[in-house]
Amino acid sequence: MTLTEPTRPGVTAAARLVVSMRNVSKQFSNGTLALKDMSLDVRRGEFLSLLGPSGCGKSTALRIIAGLGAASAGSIDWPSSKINARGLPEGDIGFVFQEPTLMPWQTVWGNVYLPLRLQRVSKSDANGVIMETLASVGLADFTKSYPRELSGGMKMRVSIARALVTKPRLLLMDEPFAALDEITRQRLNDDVLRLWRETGITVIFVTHSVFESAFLSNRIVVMRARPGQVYADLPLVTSAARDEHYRTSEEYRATTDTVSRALQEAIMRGAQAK
Ligand SMILES: Nc1ncnc2c1ncn2[C@@H]1O[C@H](COP(=O)(O)OP(=O)(O)OP(=O)(O)O)[C@@H](O)[C@H]1O
Repeated sequence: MTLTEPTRPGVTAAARLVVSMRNVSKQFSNGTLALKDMSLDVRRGEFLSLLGPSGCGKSTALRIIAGLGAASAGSIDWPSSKINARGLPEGDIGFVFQEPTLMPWQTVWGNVYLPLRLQRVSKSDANGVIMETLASVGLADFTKSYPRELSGGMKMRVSIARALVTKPRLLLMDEPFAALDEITRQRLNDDVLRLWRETGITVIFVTHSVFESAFLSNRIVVMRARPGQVYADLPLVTSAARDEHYRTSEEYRATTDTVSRALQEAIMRGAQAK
């Protein structure tokens, strides 16, 4: 592993900016300064992990990018998207939360239909893309099931399908697999990587896990706390396909060592600032 430049073909420093955070700060009404002067440029096709200690502001940053919370200062720009009245690229963002947040009274099909229903797409017009998206996450045979009939991993697949059904250009994922067992988590990691490769989507993935971020990403942004800021920006290059062999390779071990060191430094900086 070399820490030089992003790997995926077409992702270069010159690739088009998807979203640009400039000097974003966030102070909550109780006085907590969650982010201070955070700047981050995300380029088309990146798989970027936001990694950092608990409370460093990862979710806050992701929610501000998604328009689910307002910044107290600074700006979010979408240089290559058409912007709606709320300052967001309508239909261009998919969001996956830590909890699958499915509607229990709706089937798998009905849950994935929701974003299209909100766009006033009829059921018959929506059916093709819903079935295609469910097949892409391995749920083609579960369209009529209800959430209570699904495992935790399957519920998360529904949540991912719901985020992808509008074919967004940017997928935001907030610790989506943190509550799952290790084997399910690895399977979903494999699936997300495959979807990323197949669709060319840009991903921002929030995680606590050095191992998960090192497996998935071609760029890891390590955050520090108090205040939440970018501490290190690590572009990853790997010569190997990210598969079962990679998980046990020397290259992966070396990457996780490097990322762990950066995370430890970020944690120490946060502690010194207490
Ligand atoms: N709605 C809120 N009101 C007040 N403080 C908040 C609110 N949401 C988050 N915070 C605080 O802002 C800081 C950053 O929180 P955030 O959830 O963004 O961190 P995080 O890095 O995602 O943490 P974790 O990894 O534990 O989910 C924390 O100190 C948190 O307590």
